[in-house]
Amino acid sequence: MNKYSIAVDIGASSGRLMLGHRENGQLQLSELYRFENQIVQKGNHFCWELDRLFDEIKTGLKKCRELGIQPDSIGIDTWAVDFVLLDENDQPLTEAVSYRDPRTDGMMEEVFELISKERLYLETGIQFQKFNTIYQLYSLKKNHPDILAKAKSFLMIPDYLNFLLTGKKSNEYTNATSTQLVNAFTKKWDYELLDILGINKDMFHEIQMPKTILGNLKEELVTELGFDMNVILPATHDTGSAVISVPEEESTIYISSGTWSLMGTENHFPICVTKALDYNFTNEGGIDYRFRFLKNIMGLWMIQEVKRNYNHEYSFARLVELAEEAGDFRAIVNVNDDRFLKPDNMIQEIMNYCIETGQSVPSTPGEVAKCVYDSLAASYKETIGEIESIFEKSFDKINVIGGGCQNEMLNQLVADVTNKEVLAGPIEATAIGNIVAQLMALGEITDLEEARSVIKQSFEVKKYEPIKSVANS
Ligand SMILES: Nc1ncnc2c1ncn2[C@@H]1O[C@H](COP(=O)(O)OP(=O)(O)O)[C@@H](O)[C@H]1O
Ligand SMILES: C[C@H](O)[C@H](O)[C@@H](O)C(=O)COP(=O)(O)O
Ligand SMILES: [Mg+2]
Repeated sequence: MNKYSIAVDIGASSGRLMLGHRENGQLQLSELYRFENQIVQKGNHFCWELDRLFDEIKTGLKKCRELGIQPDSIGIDTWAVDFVLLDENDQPLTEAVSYRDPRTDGMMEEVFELISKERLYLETGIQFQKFNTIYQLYSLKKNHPDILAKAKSFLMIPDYLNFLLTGKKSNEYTNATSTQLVNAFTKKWDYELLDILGINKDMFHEIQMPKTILGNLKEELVTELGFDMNVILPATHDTGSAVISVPEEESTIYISSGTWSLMGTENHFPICVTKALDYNFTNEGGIDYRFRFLKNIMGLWMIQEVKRNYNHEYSFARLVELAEEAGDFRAIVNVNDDRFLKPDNMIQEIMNYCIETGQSVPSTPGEVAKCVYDSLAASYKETIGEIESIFEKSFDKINVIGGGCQNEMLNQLVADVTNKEVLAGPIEATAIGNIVAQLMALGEITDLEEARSVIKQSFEVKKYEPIKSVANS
């Protein structure tokens, strides 16, 4: 009897429940439910709507009953770094503040006064993003010590949603590594680092690996939904699940293309060399203790904000068409400049950058979109050069996965500017990686090698060969 697993994949812009099972050697995937995700202002902070997101998960699960499906398991993955602190009564002490909130401004530099950047990187192998959990917690310690003093449990976003499902508290490994508080070599919480920061180490839970069966649904949920099922830990960091869907090949690089563009390779060991530090690459934990050696690139967040600035008058597909029609307009911004992390108006910020750098200034939706896509492609090209310099080898393929792989113009642009073959797909790589981790836990798939083989046989991947040389971007 086939086992049916549900992946809950919640990225920064959208969430979806995907139903998957293995049949005739292939992975059959269907969408149960899709919903929007967004950051909202709550008081003085940018926050996530966790109560609404949990309600959306339950709405999606109720579709199973309508379809007469009895799923065997569920696994939740979301964006990284963000968390909830529970008090002694297991109640959240604050809203779930988003990594785009300015509360961490300046915190990284203050932490460096307690522990050097070099030592932090050597011990954790994690990139320096000002929104990392370590800086969020340090901001709380500095500005709201009373809140931190009451914290009895630290749960990252998927951990918290699992807690709402099962009543069990745990910290899953791949997402825990994104905190910059896990030692890359012991793969445990770095208690020495927590002591240096003066952060209560007792609130952290034992780190658990993907494929762990956490438990079953709480009784009240079984009553509400009409069924029970296993709650399994996939790689709960969405990018960790996405990378599972990429065939591990020595000569391939991936771009997990969604709100962020996460670009890198898969390794069996952390790479914490000076060049990796200088280029700000990270060694996030992967399934089976592998490592995701990657860099955060601002990603399609920029076009999401452009779309919002135009009051959603243009679809993503239409913005691509308008970019293609923008002809020879060309201006390149440094997409990784902090100014683009959460500007009041992305279009204005892009225009200001172009004015300040003496470039043509985009004025139409097509020119703005083309500037974003050309700039992302330029950043991808720069990043590949950095990776090849660190590995001292050439990579000949780029796997673009996630929602962004639907952007055929960008896929071709990346092939042209990098002069490498681009393989686009699967779109729902994150959900697929989530599901195969569950099927491995349930014994339906033996190991990661078999999982990747099944994925390769199940989903279309579109090829883009370099066609034209693009002006040096
Ligand atoms: N039809 C499309 N054409 C071009 N780009 C698209 C299309 N549909 C989605 N996208 C791109 O995919 C992105 C969302 O990718 P997704 O992986 O769902 O994001 P996340 O997981 O971060 O919420 C959008 O920001 C958009 O740029
Ligand atoms: C803030 C983190 O870097 C971010 O969550 C990133 O790791 C990630 O996973 C983004 O996933 P999206 O699906 O939101 O692009
Ligand atoms: Mg995503």
